Amino acid sequence: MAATGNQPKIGVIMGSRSDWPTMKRAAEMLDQLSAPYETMIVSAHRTPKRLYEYAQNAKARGLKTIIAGAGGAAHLPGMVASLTPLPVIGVPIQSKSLKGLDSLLSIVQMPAGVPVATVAIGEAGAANAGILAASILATNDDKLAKRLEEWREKQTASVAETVED
Ligand SMILES: Nc1c(C(=O)O)ncn1[C@@H]1O[C@H](COP(=O)(O)O)[C@@H](O)[C@H]1O
Repeated sequence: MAATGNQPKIGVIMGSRSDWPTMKRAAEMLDQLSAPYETMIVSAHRTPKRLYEYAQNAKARGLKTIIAGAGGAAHLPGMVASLTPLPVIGVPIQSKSLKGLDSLLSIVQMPAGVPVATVAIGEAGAANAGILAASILATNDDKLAKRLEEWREKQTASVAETVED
């Protein structure tokens, strides 16, 4: 498990190490916003005991939200959501055979009562998951809210520059 300096408030988990090139976009966003997070490989299929332990202890360990990325038969985000009261953001990893449509549908089509906030397939989705998790934390953290606001202003300015070129 990797963690930033402060007590982690966001869990960034994924079904396999092979998901990291996508999930690192979420981590990079959290780094930019100085939002404390941890990362871990957890799989509903391959490490079910670790999944139960992680999801059931997440709130007591001080996490406030969980970003879960998985590809193919992507059961991880939904299973985590079933085991914790924390908000869960699901990131569909782009799979080789079905380009991530399988991941998207298996994450987004949750039954009523067990929500997973699902973002877009792949790296853009992972980046947005980072921003979304930071926004959730920022509802209770004015300094983070300020950093988010500044980040948005910078993004707007850089887009405006591109248009003027
Ligand atoms: N969808 C899941 C789960 C799960 O949902 O528990 N565990 C692993 N996986 C996914 O399997 C894909 C292939 O994994 P490998 O590259 O390790 O074979 C990954 O995208 C992973 O998220």
